[in-house]
Amino acid sequence: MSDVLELVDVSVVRDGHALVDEVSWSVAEGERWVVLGPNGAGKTTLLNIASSYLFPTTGTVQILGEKLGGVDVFELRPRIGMAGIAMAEKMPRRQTVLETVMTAAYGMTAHWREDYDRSDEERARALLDRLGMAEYTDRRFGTLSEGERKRTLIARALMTDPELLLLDEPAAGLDLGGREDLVRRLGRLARDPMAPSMIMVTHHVEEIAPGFTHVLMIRQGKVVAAGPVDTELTSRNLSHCFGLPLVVERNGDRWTAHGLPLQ
Ligand SMILES: Nc1ncnc2c1ncn2[C@@H]1O[C@H](COP(=O)(O)OP(=O)(O)OP(=O)(O)O)[C@@H](O)[C@H]1O
Repeated sequence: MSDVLELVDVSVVRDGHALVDEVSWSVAEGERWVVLGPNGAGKTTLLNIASSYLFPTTGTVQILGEKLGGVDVFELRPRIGMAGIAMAEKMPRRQTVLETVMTAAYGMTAHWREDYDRSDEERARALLDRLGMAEYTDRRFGTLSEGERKRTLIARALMTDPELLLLDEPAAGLDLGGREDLVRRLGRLARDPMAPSMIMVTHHVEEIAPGFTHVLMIRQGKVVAAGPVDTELTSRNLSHCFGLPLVVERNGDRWTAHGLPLQ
């Protein structure tokens, strides 16, 4: 299996402070990774490196077989799909859901003068359908609920048929029903052998969809644990990662975690 992402001794230093501290991590083709860690741990910073938008202070990064620094990032970026809050903020609110997804095919956020192919429209509609958004294609992006917006952005991230899909807290802000709906859809995507390699950042083990294979836990920019979910997602590692005693339990193909009561 070839590496989709390879970080070797990567640090990102700002104002003398390491946001990411000597991280080595590799993601092989077909793997689905969850990145877990408390607020400020460096998760988004890692995703920004994986998406080629952030160049590390030290260390080497290979994305989809290309070395960061030696590759034209504008050729690399269409091969990476990204959905998260940062992307949501860039989307024009008055644009329709269909346009929001289709503009990804041209590496743009807003519809301008490009003529869309019929095949682009068909693909955008099929992806929206897969994410449960078929009824919303003509709605303006700005009028969508949080859950609808998140599902639209995942469809958008898949529009270029990326080899790597990066999801930054896709379930943040969703109610219980919205979260469960999204987890089911992500589970279907994670188990699809044709789907891209995936990396999903989250704060909650409840948001890990069945089909996710690996976990990276980080705390204060450093790797606490990395490897298969089955062996690494333990109470010990999670407690270390979040800095308090936690118990993680597996229930079928889902996970829950809770803190121990105060003495
Ligand atoms: N440009 C910057 N300059 C200085 N500090 C920064 C910069 N960008 C991020 N940070 C800090 O780096 C740390 C890691 O940020 P990051 O957004 O990667 O964390 P995170 O794990 O994604 O957090 P959260 O779960 O809260 O989203 C935070 O303490 C943040 O304040």
